[in-house]
Amino acid sequence: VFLQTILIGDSGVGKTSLLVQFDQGKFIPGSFSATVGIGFTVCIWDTAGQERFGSVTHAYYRDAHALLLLYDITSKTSFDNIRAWLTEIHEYAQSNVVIMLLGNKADMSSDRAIRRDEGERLAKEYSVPFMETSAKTGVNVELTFTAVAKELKHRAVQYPNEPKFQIHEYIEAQKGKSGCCSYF
Ligand SMILES: Nc1nc2c(ncn2[C@@H]2O[C@H](COP(=O)(O)OP(=O)(O)OP(=O)(O)O)[C@@H](O)[C@H]2O)c(=O)[nH]1
Repeated sequence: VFLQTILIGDSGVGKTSLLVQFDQGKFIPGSFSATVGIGFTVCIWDTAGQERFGSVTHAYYRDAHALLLLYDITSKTSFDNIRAWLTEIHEYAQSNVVIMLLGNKADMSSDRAIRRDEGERLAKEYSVPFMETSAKTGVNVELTFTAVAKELKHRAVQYPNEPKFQIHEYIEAQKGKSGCCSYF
């Protein structure tokens, strides 16, 4: 089963950096060439699985199974634009798409423009999980991708009697364990 996850958000919020941090475990400073939405594929192989390939469409994220929606905690504009991104998502993406809101650059607390609770409130309004991340320090990066992968796997392959995976609960439990929030 191939599951497509796409990172979206304004230019410069750190989409590429976050993916590089997850993929290579390091931060490569400096801008990458402009990317509108960048995707990666989570491949889940399971004999009980069902392949779910969507048809190719013009909207690049129409076939996405998960969307990581990023803003930059030091940029009010990038935060304000989240609503517009969400409107577009609800218009074009699959209705059952897994969405996660990420406030990136959490390491830049001295330049913070958006409080953590503002991010939380927006996420609640749209009923999506929320996390502050840093592509630089790596805080919550692995947790983000793991939570999405688990949710996608759960949706694609569900065994009888398996309890429903709850992405919100998973994130809250893991946050508590890792001491993730000492940055905030
Ligand atoms: N301090 C800090 N800087 C970051 C972080 N994430 C990204 N950056 C920096 O922010 C700038 C933009 O990062 P990119 O990863 O290119 O952002 P993007 O969203 O892919 O940008 P576009 O491709 O233009 O859409 C670069 O200078 C990064 O080094 C972070 O978590 N902390």
